[in-house]
Amino acid sequence: MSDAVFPLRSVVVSCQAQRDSPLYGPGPMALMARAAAAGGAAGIRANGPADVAAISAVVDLPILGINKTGDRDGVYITPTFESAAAVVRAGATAVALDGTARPRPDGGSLGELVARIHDELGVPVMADVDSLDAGRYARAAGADLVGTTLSGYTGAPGGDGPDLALVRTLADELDCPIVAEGRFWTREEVLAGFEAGAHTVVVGTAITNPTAITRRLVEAVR
Ligand SMILES: CC(=O)N[C@H](C=O)[C@@H](O)[C@H](O)[C@H](O)COP(=O)(O)O
Repeated sequence: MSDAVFPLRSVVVSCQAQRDSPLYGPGPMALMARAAAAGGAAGIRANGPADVAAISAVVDLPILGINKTGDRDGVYITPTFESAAAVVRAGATAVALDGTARPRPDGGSLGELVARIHDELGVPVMADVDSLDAGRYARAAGADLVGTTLSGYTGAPGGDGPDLALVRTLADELDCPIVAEGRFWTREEVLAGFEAGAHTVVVGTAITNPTAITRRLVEAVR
């Protein structure tokens, strides 16, 4: 199953809110997704069956579903087959999951999980990785797309901006579409992501998290 999911040089908007956000919940996330669609987003990344269902009811775009569960120190992005099935049943047209070699909560292998998603759910899989080694591992495990989502979140914190070096090395080495994701804030960074070889750039916080946007500006003038 080799499916790019999104057009070449497309921008996908991640519509996610944490429990402590006033925007937490399917209603606000569906509005965010509609706003992103109106602005030309090529797709939506969304978390959990409730948000995915609400978004798929109002937006006619591919939805990259994730299902964050469990301990943030370990594998938490769509860690199991059941978590993937729940977002596909809710309307996700592709699934993103932790594609690193870290131990999975159910003890299963990434290859088995990707194969089951392909065979039983019939959707493409994006592997969220943190390094070139993890990208190689995830591609060998059958991932259709590989993204830089976890760079800076599994060990030493990432800097302020995106990991363009990882985008470049993944694009040079892997024979699948590369998704540049994580800490993209500006037009220049998005363009640099495509110049580094990204097929798609996913932008979340800079578009859909007004608290973080406000904090960034307020802290800049302190
Ligand atoms: C590390 C992790 O759990 N990342 C999550 C993955 O879905 C989201 O919290 C991010 O918002 C998303 O990747 C988009 O990135 P940014 O919000 O930086 O544009």
